[in-house]
Amino acid sequence: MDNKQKQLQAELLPLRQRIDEIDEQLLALLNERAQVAVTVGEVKHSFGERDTILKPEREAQIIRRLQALNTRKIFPESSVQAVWSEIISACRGLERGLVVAYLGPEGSFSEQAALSYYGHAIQKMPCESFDEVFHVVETGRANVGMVPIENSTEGAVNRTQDLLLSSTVKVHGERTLPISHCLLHKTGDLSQVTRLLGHPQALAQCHHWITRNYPHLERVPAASNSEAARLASEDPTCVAIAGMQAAMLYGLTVVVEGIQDDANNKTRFLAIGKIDVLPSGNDQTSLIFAVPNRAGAVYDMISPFARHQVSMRRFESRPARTGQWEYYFYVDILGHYLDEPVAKALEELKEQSSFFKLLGSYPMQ
Ligand SMILES: O=C(O)C(=O)C[C@]1(C(=O)O)C=C[C@@H](O)C=C1
Repeated sequence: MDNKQKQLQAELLPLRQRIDEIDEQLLALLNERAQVAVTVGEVKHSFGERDTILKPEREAQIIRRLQALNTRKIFPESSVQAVWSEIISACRGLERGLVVAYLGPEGSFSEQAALSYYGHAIQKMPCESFDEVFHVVETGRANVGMVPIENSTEGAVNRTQDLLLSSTVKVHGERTLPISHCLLHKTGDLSQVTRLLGHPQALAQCHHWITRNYPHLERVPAASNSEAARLASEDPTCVAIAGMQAAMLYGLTVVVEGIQDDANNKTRFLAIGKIDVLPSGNDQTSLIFAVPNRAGAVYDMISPFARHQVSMRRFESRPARTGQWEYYFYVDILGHYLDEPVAKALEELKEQSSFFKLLGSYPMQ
């Protein structure tokens, strides 16, 4: 070690000792917190609340309160969310393990969304389709699930919308993830490649890039991006579109990074389950309704929102498949269904609609 190195080490030593002391205090406090969480679980259990360990409203309130308290902001606001999500996840896991279903295999964007929302102290249940995710949540094999609902480039995820309509599950949260796609190959030598694998959503999100750069490759839809990556790891005649996570997991070479047509490509995911969420103070409500087939019906339907000053965040339609040009409308509004203006607007809308389904109220991300 030269002199400069020795000086550096001498200056770092007390700072590192201080970090060690702080970490010890943090660890002791985390253990204390975990102990309290175990007691919370026992109290819930004694009240017969065994299946309702997850309280999204309480988790949102904890994180928002800490973000507001963090006025010094030396520790970044986004890290407060990331760190406390994991702390809460670990404590929740001590109360009761949470089985989380999502479209797999491992390495999918849905898995990333699930880990970001529920934290890492979960039991993962990767599924082969969105239908399976809904099915395992409905039948109780999984406690909760995470499904994509809309993408900033491609719009609504139709299958998820249809399943929300037909299933009994409710929505208890949301998570938006930036989606960056990569072109992946087993070795990086593309001389034998003839096919490009990807989930239809990913193929669509990268459509122009593929047309510009690899117009001759056959585009083959895969069940998921991570499944495309898995297949490409076994077949050098294929390239796959998937995320960096899948590339690492399946040992693939990243040929090009960030090939999505929109640099700000994002996907919004919904957390689904059987949980009723209480108001957290900053919530939104998702619902589906249909209107009778007559002039002005849609206008009449949404006028209660204007009357009660309820803001609409999202409005999508989906054919009702009656052959009559009828539609289901998927709407997100600000507020909780127990908030008075929202409750009144929903009551009026319900009276006039030919179909009405409340998917749930849940904290805004
Ligand atoms: O407050 C509760 O109900 C808890 O179970 C504790 C706790 C936490 O660790 O803070 C854990 C899980 C819940 O989703 C919310 C909060």
